[in-house]
Amino acid sequence: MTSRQIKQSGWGDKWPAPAKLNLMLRIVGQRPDGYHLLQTVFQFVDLCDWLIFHPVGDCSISLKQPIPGVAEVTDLTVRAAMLLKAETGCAQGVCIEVEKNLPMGGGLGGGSSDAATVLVVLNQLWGLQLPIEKLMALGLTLGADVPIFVYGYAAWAEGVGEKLEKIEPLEQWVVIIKPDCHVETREIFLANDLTRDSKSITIAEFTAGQHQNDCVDVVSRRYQAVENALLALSEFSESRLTGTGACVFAQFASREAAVNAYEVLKKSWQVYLAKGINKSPLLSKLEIGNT
Ligand SMILES: C[C@@](CO)(OP(=O)(O)O)[C@H](O)COP(=O)(O)OP(=O)(O)OC[C@H]1O[C@@H](n2ccc(N)nc2=O)[C@H](O)[C@@H]1O
Ligand SMILES: Nc1ncnc2c1ncn2[C@@H]1O[C@H](COP(=O)(O)OP(=O)(O)O)[C@@H](O)[C@H]1O
Repeated sequence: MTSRQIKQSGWGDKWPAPAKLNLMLRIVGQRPDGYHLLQTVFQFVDLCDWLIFHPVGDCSISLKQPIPGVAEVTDLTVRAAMLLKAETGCAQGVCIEVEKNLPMGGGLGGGSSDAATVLVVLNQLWGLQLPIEKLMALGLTLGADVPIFVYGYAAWAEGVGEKLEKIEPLEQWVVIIKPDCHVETREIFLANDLTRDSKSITIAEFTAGQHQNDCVDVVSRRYQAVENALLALSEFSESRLTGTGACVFAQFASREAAVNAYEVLKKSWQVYLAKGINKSPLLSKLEIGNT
């Protein structure tokens, strides 16, 4: 696979950083360093943060406006840009503007997606020509969810989420509830009552309807709002947790059914109506190389 080419220069453009859902998530083991071995299915949804890259006259990396509650040096977009510089010795700089739409700590992967968009777009704007595999490996050092957003296709994932196999789940309508709580991924993976020895399944078993998320019981026990949201959504369709939460979602075969659920639920919940997509909108804005 070669690096992907951008149609125009891309400076000043709005670049999408889409959300993802985990359509199922099984914990099948644990590495010696404590990280958990997963089987999961990633699919994107058409809800996005948007990033704009502004040229600067020096080698500085900055944010146009830091996200409230996230220090600039720890922001995943800044860390991604710094990582690219450290890896390549690039002497260019950038000012990154983030239009933040995705809820943080929601299991929608917003921070990871922002970081991936920085890696993919700056790789081109700075003329670095790193291959996608290298960008995915760099992304993995920022977070287990970053590689899927660099990869850009819905995938069956194993390892800690970095071994990816492209698959094509149905692109259904989705209703997502963001319960009024913030779930730290780390807290859930440290829980004593977390199932860590699920049996591995096949893609065919997932396709046949095996949608279990091994984190759901641990998260619901600790966060009443998540349990309530799962219950509220289950009135309309099978309700599931994405990642380690806090967001829960349900898929619908028709837009009408999804809108019906959305209209009812929005009276009591922070709720999103979205569409599942198997190709990241970030990729759709790029010309594809030899993929
Ligand atoms: C489990 C998933 C499924 O998508 O949960 P969500 O974050 O999306 O809810 C992700 O892979 C999460 O990825 P990400 O949010 O990038 O996690 P990281 O920053 O790499 O890790 C946060 C913490 O969670 C733990 N962790 C994370 C991933 C993993 N496979 N095993 C772990 O034990 C580690 O303790 C780590 O310190
Ligand atoms: N650009 C960013 N956007 C969102 N979160 C960020 C960003 N940079 C750092 N973070 C930190 O990463 C944490 C996880 O964010 P996020 O990826 O949105 O959640 P999740 O992994 O649950 O989907 C946030 O709580 C925040 O502290």
